[in-house]
Amino acid sequence: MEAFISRKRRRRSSDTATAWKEDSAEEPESTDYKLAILGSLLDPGYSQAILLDYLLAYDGSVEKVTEALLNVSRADSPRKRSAVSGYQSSLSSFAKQPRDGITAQTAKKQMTKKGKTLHLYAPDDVEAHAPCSIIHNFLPQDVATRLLQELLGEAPTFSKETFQLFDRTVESPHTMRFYVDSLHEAEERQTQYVYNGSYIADVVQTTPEMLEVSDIVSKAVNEEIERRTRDFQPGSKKLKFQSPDKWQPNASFVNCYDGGKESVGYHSDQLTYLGPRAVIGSLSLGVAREFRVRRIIPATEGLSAADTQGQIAIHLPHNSLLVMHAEMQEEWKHSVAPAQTIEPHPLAGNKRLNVTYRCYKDYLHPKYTPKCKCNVPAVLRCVQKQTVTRGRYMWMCHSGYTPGQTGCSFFDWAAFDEDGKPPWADGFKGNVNVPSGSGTGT
Ligand SMILES: O=C(O)CCC(=O)C(=O)O
Ligand SMILES: [Fe+2]
Repeated sequence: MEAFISRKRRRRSSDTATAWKEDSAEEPESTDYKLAILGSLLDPGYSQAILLDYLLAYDGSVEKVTEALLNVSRADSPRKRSAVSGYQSSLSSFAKQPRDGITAQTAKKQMTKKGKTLHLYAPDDVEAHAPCSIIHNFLPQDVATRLLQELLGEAPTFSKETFQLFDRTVESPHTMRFYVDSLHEAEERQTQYVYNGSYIADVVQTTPEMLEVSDIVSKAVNEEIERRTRDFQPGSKKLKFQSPDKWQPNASFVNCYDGGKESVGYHSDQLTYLGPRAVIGSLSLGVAREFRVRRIIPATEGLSAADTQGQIAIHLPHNSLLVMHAEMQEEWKHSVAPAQTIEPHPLAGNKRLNVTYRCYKDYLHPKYTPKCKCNVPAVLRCVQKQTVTRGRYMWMCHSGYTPGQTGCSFFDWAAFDEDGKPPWADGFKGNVNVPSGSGTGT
């Protein structure tokens, strides 16, 4: 998990105001105060970490968190629903063939409803409702078992990530570790790459089984990208800013969820090193859990996503590969929800291990990217909510993610060409990260 959104108040210059509005919900009360209110309103079984996750997902609104969690309790009561054994929603019978200009996904958008969770199991349903593909029984059984055993051996070395939420420093309620394929990279990453505002001291080399599986994942992800583009993109064209190059993983975050309470809140992954329109190959092993996704709705529509649409829960069984396609990080948020009950896995017990294979771009090495006034490489973000600037990329001070740091107000619109390359990359074709309707420019 790379990026949690910090809601710190920052001073803005007029140039930055429009872009910043996506994070500008007023927060007059402290997080402690909100947690205290939630604690008094809700079932005492919800831990602080879970309540914080929900606050993050619902833009700090106590009212919406209360509503969401009361809905969860109602849905789970009196029969507690298992995260893995919910009803089967096979929606294939509703599937429409893509028509000109209308993708299969937009044709079926109305299937998600306000305040509801749509549970999806079948690959056809998943790809029709979200920018994701899922492949079940992905690896040969013996390979999956070897990788799971190797990762179970690694898991005790994982740690919880610390991040900033409003004025509080919190830990993500699961453990993780960052792996890179080359030893040289591992060394560089500890001193040069910033994640959530800090240099990661604990970067290690990809393990042998992970490396073997990386080739299998790479082949499958490239096939899925091709299929997604052909069958779901208008005119079968890749997205603006999406790289046309072969997807070649060279790093991964490995996550461990030990028991149903461990989770990760709604977030988008940080684009700083992945670049625009990133694709991620996410392999699940061990206990089956729910991966939840929801579309980001522009703020100017006056309603949060939770008001206008429901969320989608994708069932992730052992040995499944989920491909998060290029629409995902800019336009959707994802999470792994806490589960009331889980079905132990014969090898992993209560643990779910997840490898998110990623393709870090050479040309986004921090030696090339802009530095903020704190003299630290800036983070790359995309405007997700503000309608006028939605979809534009910007470089910003990293410090919103750093516990204890208030940071500078550094902001600069990023320049990227249609393939997501910055000006310093070979073959740069000209900046197209400009307001919609204008030609090439700034
Ligand atoms: O555990 C998962 O399936 C997702 C993890 C995740 O979102 C991340 O590593 O960024
Ligand atoms: Fe993520």
